[in-house]
Amino acid sequence: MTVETEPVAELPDPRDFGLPVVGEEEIPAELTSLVEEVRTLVDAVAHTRAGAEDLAAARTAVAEAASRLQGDRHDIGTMVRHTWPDGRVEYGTLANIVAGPTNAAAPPLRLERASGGGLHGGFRLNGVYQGPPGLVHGGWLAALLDQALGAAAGAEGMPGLTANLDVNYRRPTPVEAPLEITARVTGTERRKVFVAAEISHDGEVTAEGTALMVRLDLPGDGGA
Ligand SMILES: CCCCCCCCCC(=O)SCCNC(=O)CCNC(=O)[C@H](O)C(C)(C)COP(=O)(O)OP(=O)(O)OC[C@H]1O[C@@H](n2cnc3c(N)ncnc32)[C@H](O)[C@@H]1OP(=O)(O)O
Repeated sequence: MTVETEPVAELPDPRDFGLPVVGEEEIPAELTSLVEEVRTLVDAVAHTRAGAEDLAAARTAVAEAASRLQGDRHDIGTMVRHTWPDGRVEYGTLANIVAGPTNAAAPPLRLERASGGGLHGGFRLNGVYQGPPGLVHGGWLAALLDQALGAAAGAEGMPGLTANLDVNYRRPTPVEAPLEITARVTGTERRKVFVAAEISHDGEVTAEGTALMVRLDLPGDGGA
C-alpha cells in the first residue's frame, strides 16, 4: 500500500453524466438563510411545549411556506460545484443529507482544508441530533465521519463510494457543544483509498472512523 495520493487527471463535469450542476456561489443568500431558519424550526418543534393554539398556527404557517416552495424544484441528483481557493473544482450532492448546502435536515457541517493536510471543520449539533439523553446519536456520528472520510478522498481528487466503514465510539459526544472533525487520506492501492477521521470535543476524541473508499471508475482513468 502506498501513502502517496493518486488523483485522477481531471474530474469530469457531472453534466456529462446527465446530472444537473449548481455553482455554490449561485445559491441565493435567502435560501441559505431559510435553511438556517428551518434548522431552528425543527429544533423548536422537537422540543416545544406550546399549547394547541400556537401549534395550530405554526402548522398553518409551515404548510403555507411548504406550498410556496414546492413548485420549482431541483432534480434529485443535482450536484453542487465547490471551487477550492487553489482553483481545484469539486462536486458534491446539493441535497446531501450530511453536508448538502440546501438541506435543512443536514447538520451545519462545513469542511475546510487543514494546514497539515486533509480536512477539518468545527460545528455544533443541537438537540435534534440526540440519541441518549444529551448525547449525539451514534448513527449521526457515523454519518458525519463517513461524509468527512468521503470528502477527504474527494478533496485529493479521488472521489468514490464507501465500501467499508469502521467506527469506534471512544467517549460520549455532547449535543449543544463545540465539536471538531478532521479527516485525511492515509493510503491508496489501485482504486482503493484508505481514509481516517476523528470527531473531538474539548480536545478529546469522542469518535473515530476509518473507511475504504473505492474510487469512481472514471473514463480515461484506467482504474489503476
Ligand atoms: C467529493 C464529494 C464528497 C462526497 C462525500 C460523500 C461521502 C458519502 C459516502 C457514502 O455515503 S457512499 C454510499 C454508501 N456506499 C455505497 O452505496 C457503495 C455500494 N457499493 C458499491 O457500489 C460497490 O461495491 C463499490 C463501488 C464500493 C465497489 O464496486 P466496484 O465494482 O467499483 O469495485 P470492485 O468490486 O472491483 O473493488 C475494487 C477494489 O476494492 C475492493 N473492495 C470492494 N469492496 C470492498 C469491501 N467492502 N471491503 C474490502 N474491499 C473491498 C475490491 O476487493 C477491489 O480491490 P483490489 O483492487 O485489491 O482488487
